[in-house]
Order: sequence, then structure tokens, then C-alpha cells
Amino acid sequence: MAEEIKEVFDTILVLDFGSQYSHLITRRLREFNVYAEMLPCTQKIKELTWKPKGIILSGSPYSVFADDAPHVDLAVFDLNVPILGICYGMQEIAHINNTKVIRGDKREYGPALLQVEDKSCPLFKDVDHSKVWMSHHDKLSALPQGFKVVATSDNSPFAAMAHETKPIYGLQFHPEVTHSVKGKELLRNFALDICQANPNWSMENFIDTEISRIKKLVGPTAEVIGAVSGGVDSTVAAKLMARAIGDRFHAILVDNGVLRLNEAKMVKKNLTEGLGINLTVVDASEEFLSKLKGVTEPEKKRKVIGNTFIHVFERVANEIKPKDGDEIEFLLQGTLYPDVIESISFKGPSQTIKTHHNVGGLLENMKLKLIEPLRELFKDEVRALGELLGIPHDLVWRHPFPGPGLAIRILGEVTPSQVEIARKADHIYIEEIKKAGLYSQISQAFAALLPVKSVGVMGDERVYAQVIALRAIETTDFMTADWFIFDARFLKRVASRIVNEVDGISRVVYDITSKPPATVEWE
Ligand SMILES: Nc1ncnc2c1ncn2[C@@H]1O[C@H](COP(=O)(O)OP(=O)(O)OP(=O)(O)O)[C@@H](O)[C@H]1O
Ligand SMILES: O=c1[nH]c(=O)c2[nH+]cn([C@@H]3O[C@H](COP(=O)(O)O)[C@@H](O)[C@H]3O)c2[nH]1
Ligand SMILES: NC(=O)CC[C@H](N)C(=O)O
Ligand SMILES: [Mg+2]
Repeated sequence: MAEEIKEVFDTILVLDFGSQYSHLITRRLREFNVYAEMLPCTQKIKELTWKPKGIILSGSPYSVFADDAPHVDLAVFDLNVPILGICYGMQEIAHINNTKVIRGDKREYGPALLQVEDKSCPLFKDVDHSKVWMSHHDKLSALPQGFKVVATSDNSPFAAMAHETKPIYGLQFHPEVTHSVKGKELLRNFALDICQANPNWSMENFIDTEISRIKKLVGPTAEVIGAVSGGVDSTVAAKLMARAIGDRFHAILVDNGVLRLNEAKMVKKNLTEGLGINLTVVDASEEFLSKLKGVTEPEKKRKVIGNTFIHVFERVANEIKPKDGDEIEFLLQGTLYPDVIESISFKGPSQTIKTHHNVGGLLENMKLKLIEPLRELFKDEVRALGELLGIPHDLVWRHPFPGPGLAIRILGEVTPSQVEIARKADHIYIEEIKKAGLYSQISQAFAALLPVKSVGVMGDERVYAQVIALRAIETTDFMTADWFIFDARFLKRVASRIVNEVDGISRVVYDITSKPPATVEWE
């Protein structure tokens, strides 16, 4: 982030100890217009070139008493700004104040009822008894000297604590998750009342600061290529990039052979004519399909696709000859924060769920440097940004389509004939959804082709053919999702059209699993 931003906006510093929820802290602060920046917990305070208005210490998969546990630079306490420790962050404050943190008898994971004991505490202004979300195993053995208890829960006598005289607070629960009902109020009280941060940040400011950051990073002459799929994320990223460096930006859509019906053509038209983005379609379908031959394991498919994308981009980068004669150095991607959380396994309880092609599928020795302006944002924030950038409503609200495309919706081996079947079935399904006026009520819908055959009868003839599974979900951030309830007549219509119009299908089923325990995609 450009340094100037901290001169314009009061900034809260979030020190990240590796919790799955760390980014949600910055996101919640942004929701009430307070700018926050997250740095690793190992940040040396004397190397900080700006003064934060307050500091939040995040949760962590570590235990503060473990040998390899990360610890904060003690100089944070010399800055004389308010400090809020969340879960591990609170345990860290206790540890620094010579109070033993010990392993609790039982793990406390899930909801707890908060009892506010000290109603005069400014952190708890307008926050009464309410449900909070706990996620810990360790606990404070006692209250650190100089601190008082502010709130308790059944299992946590120190659910919240505050220093008697200094603005230092600790919460054993996670105010940043939506399941903590008054969590946002607590963070707002901390940022606005206790830190006195001015809530003047907005998405418009994000645009300005990102553009100036990109300009600085890329310099006055370098050219950049962009991985642009026509999806929401990369279109928003491309629009930002085009604003920052104009025609030095070259958007590339790779036809990987597993796109939907007419997708490359449509995207070319929408982006070039509709948005003035300079887009080239590179047909690499044979290369992708030949590398996918014989591959059936989902993670292997994802890695093959991720790697092939990068090979194609490196080749394209070499083919485009920048005016200044230098090589193209940068690759823009529309990566979002949930892609990163699910793909990277941090030491501790968070695990790799699936390798998103644009994060875990990258090549180790790739030459292109990544620019990912949306890496900190969630989908609904990107959509708000897209609207502000003047991207047409239909495009901003398009259902997401994953980079590995139909390949992760064809269970088993991906062959040209299987792609054909999946493509036709998906097209019919989406067409019917649009006709019924349901597209905008559903967050994402698609057809998956299953590698099982079942017996049917068509025109008195026995058929033995594959199964299509329809999926439709509702969600805002794609981290959790529920299945969409269709009218039975709608499902009847779709099933009948698919079986009648798509050769190779004799049966259609509807997927009624939420995420978790399932995921959105089948692979
Ligand atoms: N066919 C493709 N050609 C070029 N780049 C692609 C392609 N598919 C995906 N990408 C790159 O991978 C990134 C991640 O894909 P993802 O599907 O998550 O985002 P998106 O396609 O931009 O948006 P959406 O989530 O709405 O589909 C994209 O932002 C883009 O940079
Ligand atoms: O660009 C992408 N590359 C991928 O490898 C990938 N895997 C899943 N998805 C999309 O992410 C959202 C959540 O999907 P899952 O519940 O299946 O993880 C859904 O919107 C999925 O379509 C991907 N997008
Ligand atoms: N969520 C957290 O920060 C957990 C902290 C620590 N690992 C515990 O189990 O208590
Ligand atoms: Mg996509």
C-alpha cells in the first residue's frame, strides 16, 4: 500500500499471528470506514515508517507457551496507543505480563454467552449479554497484574479483560466473526472511541491508493500482462490496471478447452467493446486437454491446469515485445482472499481444502511477478468495487466460474467428448435459470458430469448412459453456502430437456448438500 495513504487515513495496525480469521478483522474495520493494515506479528516497530492509531493482536494456531510460538515486538507497548488482543493476542498480553497461560481442560469451540461484568468499560459501550464465538484450547491461569475482568462466560472467567489505567484490552473470543453477535460493535468501540480513528476510508479511496501503488510498482515504461477470464474478479482487476497504466496493459484470456459454450467469444466482445480493455484470446485448448489426458485425481487436475496457465502466460509474455525492449515482468491476476485461505495451509488447524489454480497451482520457478490488487478482499467487496468502477451490473453479478472450468465438473478423466456433454448440459441449465428469472437469486449454478452410468429407456430402447448432477447455491462470501430451493416444476423442465437434448445422459439429479460439509465445486 502506498505510504501516502497513512498520511490521509488514520490506520489501525493488525498484527497477524496466523489465525484463519485475521483478514476478517481488517474487513470488519473497513465496514465502518476505518482503514487498517495487516502486517506479520514479527514486524519490528522501529522499522515502521508510520504511527498506527491502535494495534490489534490477532488469534493464532500456536500456544504462547510453546517453544516455537511467535511473539510480538515489545516496543508496541512504547507507542502509547490502544492495544486489543484477540484470543491468542490476549494470551500474548498475559504472557508478556508474567501470567502463565496453560492448556485448558476442555477445548472451547463455538458459541458462548457473554456476561458483561463491567458496564463502564468503553470497549463494551452498548454491548450487553450476547452470544460470542470462541475458538481456543489454552487459557489464562490468572488475571495479569494491573488488569480487571470486564466480561465472563460459563467456561471463561476471563472472557474479556482491561488494564486498570492504560487502554489495553483482551478478548478470549473472536469479535471479527459474524457469529459473535455484537462483535462489530466491539471493534467499532475500539477503533472509533478508544483509538479515536477517523472513519473516512472508502472503496473510492481503495481505487485511488491501488492505482498509485500499481503505478509506483510498475514504473513509467514497463508493460504488464493480465490473466483475464471475463469473470468478476479479473475484470475488476483489469479495469483498475487499465486505469493505472492504460495501453501498457495487455489482458489475456486463455481458452483452456474447458470453458463454457461460446465463452471466449462472449468475453472478447464484452471486454473489448463494453469496457475498452485490450484483450487477446489465446487458444491453448489442445495443450490443456493433452496434459489432462489420463488425469482423474482432483488435486492433480488443479495443479496441471495451474501450471499450464503459467506456461502459457510466460510464452505470451515473451511473444509480446514491449516498446522499451525489456521483457514483460508482471502478471496481473484477480485472486481474492478466499482463494488464498483455502489453498494455503498455515501451520496449525487450517488445512488445504483444495488448490485454487491461481494460488497453489503456480510454478515454483516462475519468472513473472504477480500483481494481485484484490488479494485482501472478499467477493462482495469486489462487486462493490466493480460497481464503482462503472462495470455493467450484469457483469458484476455474473456467477463465478472457476479457472479450471469444466475440468473440475467432469468427475474422472476429462476428454473432448466428456467436455462436450458437460458443456451442453450446463448451457441448458443456465438458460432455463435465466428464463425463469432466477439467475440473480442464485449465487452460483452449474451442471457436473458424473462418471457413473445408469440404465434408462428411450423410445423403447435400453440406454446405459451417464448422470448429470445440478448444483445451485446461495452465499455472499463463498466461504459457506446453502443449496437453492427450486420449484419442482422447474427441475422437471431442466431434467427433461437435458435427457432429451444431450446425448450420453440418461438421468439428472439435484445436489442438496450445503458447504460445509460439501464444497461448492465437486472437485
Ligand atoms: N481462462 C482464463 N484465462 C485467463 N485467466 C484466467 C482464466 N481463468 C481464470 N483466470 C485467472 O484466474 C483468476 C482466478 O479465477 P476466478 O474464477 O477465481 O476469478 P474470475 O474468473 O476473475 O472471477 P469469477 O470468480 O467471477 O469467475 C482470475 O481472476 C484470472 O486472473
Ligand atoms: O478460479 C478458481 N479457481 C479454482 O481453482 C477454484 N476452485 C473453486 N473455485 C470457486 O471458488 C468458490 C468456492 O468453491 P469451493 O467451495 O468448491 O472451494 C466457488 O465459486 C468455486 O467455483 C475456484 N475458482
Ligand atoms: N484462536 C486462537 O487464537 C487460539 C489460541 C490458542 N492456539 C488456543 O488454543 O487457545
Ligand atoms: Mg472465473
